Amino acid sequence: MEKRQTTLNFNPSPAPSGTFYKPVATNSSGNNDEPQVRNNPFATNAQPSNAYYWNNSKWNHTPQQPTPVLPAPLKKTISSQSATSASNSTDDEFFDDDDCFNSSDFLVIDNIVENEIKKQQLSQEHINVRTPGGGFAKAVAQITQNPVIDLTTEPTATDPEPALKKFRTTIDHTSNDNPHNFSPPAFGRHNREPLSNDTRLSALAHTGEQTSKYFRESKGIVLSDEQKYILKMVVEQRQSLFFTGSAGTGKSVLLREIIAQLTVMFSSDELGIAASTGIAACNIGGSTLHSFAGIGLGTDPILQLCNRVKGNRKVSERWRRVKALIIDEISMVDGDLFDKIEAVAREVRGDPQPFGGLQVIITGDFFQLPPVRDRNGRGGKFAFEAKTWPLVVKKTVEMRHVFRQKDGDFVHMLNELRLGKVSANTLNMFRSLCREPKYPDDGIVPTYLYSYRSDVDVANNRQLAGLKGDVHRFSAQDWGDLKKIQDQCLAPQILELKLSAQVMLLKNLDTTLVNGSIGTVIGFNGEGKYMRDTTSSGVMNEDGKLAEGEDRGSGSAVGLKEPGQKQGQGQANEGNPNQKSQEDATPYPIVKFTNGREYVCLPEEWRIELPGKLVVTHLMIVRGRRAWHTFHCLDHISLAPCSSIMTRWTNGCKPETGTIVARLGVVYPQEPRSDARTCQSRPRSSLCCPVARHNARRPPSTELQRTQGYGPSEGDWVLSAA
Ligand SMILES: Nc1ncnc2c1ncn2[C@@H]1O[C@H](COP(=O)(O)OP(=O)(O)OP(=O)(O)O)[C@@H](O)[C@H]1O
Repeated sequence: MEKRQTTLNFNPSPAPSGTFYKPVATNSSGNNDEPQVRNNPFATNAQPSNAYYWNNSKWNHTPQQPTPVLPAPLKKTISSQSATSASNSTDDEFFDDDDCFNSSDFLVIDNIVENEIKKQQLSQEHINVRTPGGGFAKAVAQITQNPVIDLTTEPTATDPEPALKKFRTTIDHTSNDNPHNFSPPAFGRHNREPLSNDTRLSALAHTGEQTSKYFRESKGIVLSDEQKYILKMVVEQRQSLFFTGSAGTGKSVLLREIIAQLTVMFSSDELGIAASTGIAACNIGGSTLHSFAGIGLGTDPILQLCNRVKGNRKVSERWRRVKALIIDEISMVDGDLFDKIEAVAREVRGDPQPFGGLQVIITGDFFQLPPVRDRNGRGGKFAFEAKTWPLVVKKTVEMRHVFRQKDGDFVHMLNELRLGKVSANTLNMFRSLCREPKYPDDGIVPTYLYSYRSDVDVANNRQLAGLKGDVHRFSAQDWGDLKKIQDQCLAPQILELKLSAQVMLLKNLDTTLVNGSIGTVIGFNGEGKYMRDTTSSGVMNEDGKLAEGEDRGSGSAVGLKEPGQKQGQGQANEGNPNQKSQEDATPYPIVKFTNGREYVCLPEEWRIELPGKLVVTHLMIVRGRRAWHTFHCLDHISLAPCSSIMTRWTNGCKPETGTIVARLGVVYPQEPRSDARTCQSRPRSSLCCPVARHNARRPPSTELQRTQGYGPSEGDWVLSAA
């Protein structure tokens, strides 16, 4: 049941003209009372008969706006405080002046048409977001033709009106809203409501254990005004928008509330939840954008991708049914991919509107991880550089209140780092904080970060050579295009381990052993420890007793000594005919993880999907990596355990994000399947789809991971910008 707010009486999506869209006449309903978006750059074929704009503190009505033919000049409307300074500057000067953007006043940019955007993209004069300090806000504001809405302005107790006007000016100016019906949010931090129990419950129903856990943890959190305001735009007004903000501004909290509330409105197949990476997707109970879109790697041309999706009944049905699509961690979504997915949506849904008429809710922070480039340095275009971004994203909202840090000075320092403009004061302050790091006594050596896998390998080999004891060698069994598998699989083809080697998991196994969990090899089964009880499928301790908490019925072979933990969690070996003999013959590593769990790492499977329709099954015996030194994507929760960060980010060289190599992967051996389609068509719960099982056992939320020692704890320093 779609609930478009009935009071909004506007043409929902004036269709743009040009390469992507057929011209569609706006206001075809003949209702002359409908307000149109003034100077909508994509309505160039339309003749808006009515338009409203904000001028002289009131709404003005302009009948028969002429259709813009040439790119209109940039025109900026800024709030009263900064109007004077802006009025004296040219457009370029204005954009060069960072202070204009850093002020708490919001900025409205008007009349940016597509050609102007392209021109600026080409000149790159003002759009330089790849280097810190380049001005993300500038880029977004310019590229999206929408204002970056700053919601931090609060009214004085005596006169709330100016702030309300600012909101109206900002919002109505660019949106399709009927200005007369727009009701701005209530101001004041005191004016908060707790998250409703109903929404928590619905979130639980929709996204399962993961989200419900999150909401349990989130008890007591009340949405701020800016969060409520965005929530309203999404849920009540059903707007397509992009909300962003620096680390800790509550994007995730808001996103989960949005999911919870949209879940009430939509059935599960009407709400698409996706993120750029698997871990981000897990955190919100969704799937990767690639997987949601059904486009494989998405490297094929658009036409092929459309055919591919249309040829897949399940995926095309999904596209047709979905009414709202959430995309998290947008900073890692490639711009070209964004265009392709948008085109697929339009084609499969048979609707010429952007994203086939879907409501698209996008969030992320472009200052965080960028899109991945391929080996040749191709790709890596930001999503906001996508041609269709301005068509899809009708509003950009920036959240500025940082919740994560209470100390205002510290927030200021972090913001300077984020922008790459560190003042002498901030530098001195950081220097004064230098101290010898203290680490928990868990036997884990802090991880060093390198940009290149080869450096990681050298460092890891050096560490391994320094350990005493025999080397245990684990080789993967691969089928299919071996070279491509080698290129794409995170786990190495050959893994060498010794006692005391430090390792990192490469897969989510259950709620407490997740992709990224670090541990130490404390033994190898078959060497007197954790002998396999072949009669009961359980795991025995040294003394021959079955480990506490074992569940004999699962058929798994895992040393799970933690009381209360169920045997078989995270295992992928049920029903594997070859498993038993392999397990009996191979001494698999027993890893003690930082959360105290001891785990026999059995073989695990990876499937690598290659371009085109080919799906190669990638099967390995224990595959993994050692983890003293890791090439690590600089994710915002992952740095605290590191004593030093040895970065070699060279100019123009982006880290290959997603390539987290220093992890232990576990695989199980299995006969190769010659027919990839067989694999695809098997039920999701079957052997060949470990991903499905992982989805069923969602990993803990970031918050939970933090509390359980996976990430930084309260008071730790957290860096958020790569
Ligand atoms: N309205 C709120 N009231 C109190 N605390 C909040 C609120 N919103 C978020 N928080 C807290 O602020 C912290 C950061 O929130 P959140 O993780 O949602 O930020 P984020 O913008 O997603 O950060 P990042 O970009 O690093 O992922 C969390 O501890 C969260 O519980």
